Amino acid sequence: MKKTVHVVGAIIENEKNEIFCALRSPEMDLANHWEFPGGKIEIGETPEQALKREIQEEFACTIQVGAKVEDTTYEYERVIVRLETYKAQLEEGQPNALEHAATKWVTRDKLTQLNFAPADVPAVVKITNEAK
Ligand SMILES: Nc1nc2c([nH]c(=O)n2[C@H]2C[C@H](O)[C@@H](COP(=O)(O)OP(=O)(O)OP(=O)(O)O)O2)c(=O)[nH]1
Repeated sequence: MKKTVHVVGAIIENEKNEIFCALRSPEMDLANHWEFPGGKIEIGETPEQALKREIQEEFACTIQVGAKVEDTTYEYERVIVRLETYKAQLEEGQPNALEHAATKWVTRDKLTQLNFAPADVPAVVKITNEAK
């Protein structure tokens, strides 16, 4: 049976209404796909706590977590991912990619041009169509 992993992703928006996107590195699963940064929820954590921890670990900055955007389950070849995405804003510091291959701030109209991980697509569509 395939394992299901519960993952959270942050849709971080700046004051220019741009969204922070991160490119998974060649060493990661789903290499070379763009994502909303985050990771797996650990035992005893709320989704918000997991997101803050992951962003601190992977980008050395802190965020404030806002409203939930999407809750999507996607079956990959080897794993089932339940991805919950949340709106977020930077709190302290600027994101510094410690593990990702690249990062970009992208306006909503350009989001669909990036090769996002399949589990992210419903959130990408929702954010793209949202009034700014
Ligand atoms: N972080 C993140 N992972 C995503 C997204 N979309 C998506 O399908 N995934 C998948 C990729 C991975 O299979 C899984 C999350 O793994 P991860 O490698 O980011 O999690 P983690 O930091 O907790 O990893 P680790 O400690 O186990 O190495 O979810 C997304 O938008 N953000």
